[in-house]
Amino acid sequence: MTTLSKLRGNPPLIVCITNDVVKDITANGLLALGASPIMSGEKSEAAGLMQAADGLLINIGTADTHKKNLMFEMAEAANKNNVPLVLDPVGYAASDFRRNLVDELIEKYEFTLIKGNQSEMMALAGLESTSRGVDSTDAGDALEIAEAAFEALNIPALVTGETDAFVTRTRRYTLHNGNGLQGRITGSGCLLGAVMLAFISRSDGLTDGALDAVSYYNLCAESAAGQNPGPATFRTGFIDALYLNDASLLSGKDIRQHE
Ligand SMILES: Nc1ncnc2c1ncn2[C@@H]1O[C@H](COP(=O)(O)OP(=O)(O)O)[C@@H](O)[C@H]1O
Ligand SMILES: Cc1ncsc1CCOP(=O)(O)O
Repeated sequence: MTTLSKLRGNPPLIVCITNDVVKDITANGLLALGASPIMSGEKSEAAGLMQAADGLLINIGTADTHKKNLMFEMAEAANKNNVPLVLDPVGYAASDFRRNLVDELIEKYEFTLIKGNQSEMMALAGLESTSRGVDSTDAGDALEIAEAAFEALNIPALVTGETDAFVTRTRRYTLHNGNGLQGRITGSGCLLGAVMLAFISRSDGLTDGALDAVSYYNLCAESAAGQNPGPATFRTGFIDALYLNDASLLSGKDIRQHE
C-alpha cells in the first residue's frame, strides 16, 4: 500500500501551531489531502493533544510571547510521546525575537525535521543572507544550503525553492518538481510542513515520507498551474489537486540522489 493510501485510509491527526496568515490554507490543504488538522492556542491542551496526535507542526510565522509558551509546552509533550515534530522557522532572520525563539526551540527539543526557504535556512546555517521578511531573497545552491543547515543543526533539513533539497545524516537529494505560482500565494511553504508531517506519520521511514510528500505536493502544484494561470484560482486549484490526485501522480516525480 502507498503512503498516500495509508494516510487516506487512516487520517493522521496533525496538530498545527502555525501562523495567523496560513491557518485556513493549512487546515483546508490537510483536509483535501486526507489528513485531519487541529489548530490549538491553549497550552493546557498539550498533554492531551500529544497523546492522540500523529504529528506536531511548529511554525513561528506570527509568534508572540503567548505563542512561544504554547510552542514550548506542545514541543515538550510531543517529545514525551514520540510524536513527529516539524519546525518551520518563518522569517528567521527578520528579527531578534524570531532568531532567539528558533534557537531556543532547537536547543530544548528534538525535531524530526526542519524546513524553510533558502533565506531562512541560510541564516540558520550561519551563511550570509539578504533576507528581510518571510520571503526568500536568496538564490543559492539548495543542496549546499541544506548540507550547511544539517551540519549546523544536526536535524534533517529541507530547503525549499525552485529546487528543493533534503539532507539527513546519510542521504542527500534534490527535488525538481513544482511551479513558480507557489511563490505567488501565501502559505505554500507553511502548508508543506503540515503535509510532510501527514506523509511522515504514515510512512515506514522519514526519508521516504519526506520525498513522497514534497513530490506529491509539487506535482499537484504543477497540475493545478496547468489549468489556473493566476494566483487566486491557482490556490483553489491546488487544494483541489491535493484531493483529486492519487499516488500514481508520483510517477512524474523528479528526484535526484547525490553522493
Ligand atoms: N519557482 C518555483 N518553482 C517551482 N516550485 C517552487 C518555486 N518556488 C517555490 N516552489 C515550491 O513552493 C513550495 C514553497 O516553497 P518556498 O516558496 O521556498 O517557501 P516559503 O513559502 O516558505 O517561502 C515548495 O514546495 C517549493 O518546492
Ligand atoms: C506573510 C506572512 N507573515 C507572517 S507569516 C506569513 C506567511 C508566510 O507563508 P509562506 O512562507 O508559506 O509563504
